[in-house]
Amino acid sequence: METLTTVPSDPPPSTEAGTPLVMALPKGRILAELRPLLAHAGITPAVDFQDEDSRRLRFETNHPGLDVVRVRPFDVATFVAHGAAQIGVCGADVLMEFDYDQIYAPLDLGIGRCRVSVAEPATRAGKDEIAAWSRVTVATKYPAIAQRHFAARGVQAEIVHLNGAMELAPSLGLSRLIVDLVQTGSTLKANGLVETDVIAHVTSRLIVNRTALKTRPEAIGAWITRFRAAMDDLR
Ligand SMILES: Nc1ncnc2c1ncn2[C@@H]1O[C@H](COP(=O)(O)OP(=O)(O)OP(=O)(O)O)[C@@H](O)[C@H]1O
Ligand SMILES: O=P(O)(O)OC[C@H]1O[C@H](OP(=O)(O)OP(=O)(O)O)[C@H](O)[C@@H]1O
Repeated sequence: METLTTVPSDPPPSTEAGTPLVMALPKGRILAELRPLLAHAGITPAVDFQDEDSRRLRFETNHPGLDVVRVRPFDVATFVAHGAAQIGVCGADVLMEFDYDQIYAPLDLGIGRCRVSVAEPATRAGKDEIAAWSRVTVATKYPAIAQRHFAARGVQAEIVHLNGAMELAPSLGLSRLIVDLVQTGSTLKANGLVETDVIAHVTSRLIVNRTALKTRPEAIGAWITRFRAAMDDLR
């Protein structure tokens, strides 16, 4: 299966003036942290947006020119890169993984703070010099980030692609290492792993589609300004 990271240049109809802008927001933990920012930016989505059990995915807001859609965190970048949504909020981890050339990330929102790290079983930590190996198995949901990280050290990463519970992989013989998000470190600790290398520090970003920014600069620019002001308000 081919994954498009260079997206077609034709703007979809939703980037044309006159239709509401669509803002893609991630379900889950970022959305919880984002709520005060949305409120300070003056965005009030329809009532059932707050209900994560609601089966609706697209919601009107108090602004006739803005709708919000609630999608999986990894999919926010894909919706925005393809112009299906013109604005979004997304972790830098996801942006690094996909490296979409159609996404511009003008604002660091300072939420969703964590890091992408390499970890290994505490019992084996410090015993081997990974840079001396030619290949290593790595369980992760970030195959591109992991591959780039190890390739830069001359090591070929053989990726075991998981969508969660990476921490189980070393003890069950699925991989030697994992690459995953770490915040407090408690998940690693609870699973007998230690962080050995920080690949990148992560926060969430306001992202926009580059073509939409060219075709609707006032509307999108106004939302960037509002989010910046909302961050200043909350400081
Ligand atoms: N422990 C954490 N602390 C802070 N931020 C985190 C943490 N884990 C993830 N994040 C940030 O939140 C984003 C979404 O993570 P979350 O765990 O809510 O989604 P997910 O498990 O990838 O979603 P799903 O599998 O349901 O699609 C990540 O891309 C990252 O930027
Ligand atoms: O360092 P910590 O504070 O323990 O946080 C790290 C954990 O948070 C994320 O998982 P999440 O809780 O989102 O669950 P998931 O595996 O379903 O994505 C991440 O994948 C780690 O497992």
